[in-house]
Amino acid sequence: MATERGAFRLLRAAVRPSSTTRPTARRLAPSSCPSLWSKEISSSWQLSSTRSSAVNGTTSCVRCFSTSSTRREVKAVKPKPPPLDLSQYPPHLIRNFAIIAHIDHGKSTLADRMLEITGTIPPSQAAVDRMDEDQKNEQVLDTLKVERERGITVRAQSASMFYDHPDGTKYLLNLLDTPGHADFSSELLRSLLPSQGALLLVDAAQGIQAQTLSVLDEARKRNLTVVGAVNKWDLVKDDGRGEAAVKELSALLDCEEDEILRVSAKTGLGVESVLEGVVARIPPPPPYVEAEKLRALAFDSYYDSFRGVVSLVAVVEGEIKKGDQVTSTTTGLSYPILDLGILSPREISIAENPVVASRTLRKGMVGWVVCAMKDVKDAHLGDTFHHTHAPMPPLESFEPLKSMVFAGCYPMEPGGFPKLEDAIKRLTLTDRSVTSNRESSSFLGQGFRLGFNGSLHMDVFRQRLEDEYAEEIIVTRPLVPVRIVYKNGTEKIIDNPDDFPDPGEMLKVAEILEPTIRATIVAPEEYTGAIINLCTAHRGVPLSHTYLSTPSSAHSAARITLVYSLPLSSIITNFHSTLKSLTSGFASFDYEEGPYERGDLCRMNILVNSVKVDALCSVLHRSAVQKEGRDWAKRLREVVPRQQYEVVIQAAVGSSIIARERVAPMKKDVTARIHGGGDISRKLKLLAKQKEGKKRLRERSIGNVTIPLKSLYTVLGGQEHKRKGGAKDKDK
Ligand SMILES: Nc1nc2c(ncn2[C@@H]2O[C@H](COP(=O)(O)OP(=O)(O)OP(=O)(O)O)[C@@H](O)[C@H]2O)c(=O)[nH]1
Repeated sequence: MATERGAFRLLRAAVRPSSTTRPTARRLAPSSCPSLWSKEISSSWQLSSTRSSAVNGTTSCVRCFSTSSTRREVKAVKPKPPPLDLSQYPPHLIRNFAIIAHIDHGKSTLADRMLEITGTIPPSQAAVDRMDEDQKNEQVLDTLKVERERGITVRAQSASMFYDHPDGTKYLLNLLDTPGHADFSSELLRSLLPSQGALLLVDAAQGIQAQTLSVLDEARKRNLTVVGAVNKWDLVKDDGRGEAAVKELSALLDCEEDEILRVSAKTGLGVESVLEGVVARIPPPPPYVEAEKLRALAFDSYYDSFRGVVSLVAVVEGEIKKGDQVTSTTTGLSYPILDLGILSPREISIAENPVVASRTLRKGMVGWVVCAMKDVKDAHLGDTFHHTHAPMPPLESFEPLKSMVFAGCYPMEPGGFPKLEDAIKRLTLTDRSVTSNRESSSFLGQGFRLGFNGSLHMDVFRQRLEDEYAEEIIVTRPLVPVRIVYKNGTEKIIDNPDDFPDPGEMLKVAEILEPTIRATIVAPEEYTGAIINLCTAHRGVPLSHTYLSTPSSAHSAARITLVYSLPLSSIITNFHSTLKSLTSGFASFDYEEGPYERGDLCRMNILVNSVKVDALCSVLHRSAVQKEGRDWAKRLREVVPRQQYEVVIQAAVGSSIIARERVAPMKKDVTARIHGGGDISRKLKLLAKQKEGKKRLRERSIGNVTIPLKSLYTVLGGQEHKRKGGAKDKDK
């Protein structure tokens, strides 16, 4: 690659116009194209000299957008306008595929490169000048503020692109970029619905990680064809780690090493071969059948204040056009299609667009429809639409994941509830995996109890909510759903610590069950001991211990896969960050839902001057109560302002106090008025009077301690969350 870079620099110098002569169009020799690291690109090399010379006399390669010109000149090269005659694309010329991988293995970056190479989006500066290592990628499909700030994909996004294969055939590729984190796996599941295949990426430097295994598992469950690719090839160069990753991945996919693609999404190396691989190896949707009845699968939706609900659909059978009357199989409601089109990656309407030759979305295509659906509650993920006059059974869908982490959400500002309610309604539309129910707290007033798929999901939603709501919000301590089985056979699921049975009611309880997870940890072998200790400390039960790989070169260590059963409640706070720090960041962690297991749980109350602060109560395992109690009492003492009277903070389980902290009262020097040689009995009298006054004050203050909401916000991690918001969220 070093020689190629050198060649590129020489090339740039050779074609750079002199200051005295006017630049002229110049053909680059194929071997000069900087992206010729892959043979595939070399064979399909072509120049847009006519187009570029018309602009400013420079040359550029239409496939990789590398150029001999300066940055300013190249910006003027326009992307190809997408050909919008959709009738050219029967199912055999369509490929629907998802990009799946462990977090941060480069899915969004690869999606960017594919969109650039196919001319769907203009080249980003990084693509124009691939030699600039520090150029930032655009992450075009990561559109949310929170995604850009944290550098993670939160929402799956789709984009259609038109690909000119080197053999001259044009293909319509529908790409779905998925999130890597387990907390957003419902996004992954819905992205797999319209796909016939998946591109599985693995970071060349890291190899297979825990989520590589789990996303592959999901793809296999849906019988998708999986194409393996090792990304970030530029990072490994010739040090053997890349080939080790190829070996691992080929063993995992049970294929030849030659079938694994070598890619660098950052530099563009091998991206053309990925497009060719997708076309060659991922099967097309089933062929078109004459007079087939419509079945369209809704796999996503968002709300537009003018048009109502916009649904993303995969046309599985038949075709759909403007004016059609369709019926939802879930609600039975019928709607006229008002507008429809494709996402490329922005909406392009095909209903009335003069540059569009065909007006229908046909079998195998993925696009959006607006169908006069005004109520967001009617938009269901996995819904099937059929023509109202031709009823059809629903298509196979997916089970949405259950909420596993619950927390209360309250406005900081008094009277902020209606605004918060509105913001939650709007956000839950784009994130269907969040559940919300009204609740009220004696301390915080009216609010909501929200359910999430995990703690990162909760953190991300909180940040999106604060952006949307434009105010700070208080989010209470997370709780996993606890199942209470009573002696009379009845059961109750508890998602609020306040509903946990009191000691009196406990006599009627037969058992308390808590959710567990099946955690998979992948790490270099040397960290095995540390990981086992960590899991044991979190009440883990080992399930399996296998070798993922043996060392294949001086640069790759043997790696192990540990599978543990862990109580969900023990991993929602700091398990992942501790795992990362114990293993110097080398371990990766993923989990799936496990069964409910018996747990010795109890409710810990936090009392301030004997009054329960419901926002701080939690349900914990009895072994963790002492430590947690002391911790929370201390944290609260730091933020409760000193008052005229003493404030006592206690952590209690039932009637037993497990931790106590005290905030000393403010002390006024009442003897100050008495000068140096004053009478001692007068001083004592004043002090006794002050003591009496404070006693009365304290008696009055019971149940009336003022804890500013800002202090609660801090103690519940609000500031921490703000600080974390700016950083990349790899550690979650
Ligand atoms: N050196 C190098 N860095 C890359 C490459 N591909 C991606 N990256 C970097 O890796 C980081 C993560 O890339 P993303 O594309 O956000 O990864 P992702 O898989 O979409 O991440 P999630 O969606 O959060 O799971 C970014 O900083 C990218 O710039 C590559 O080929 N080479």
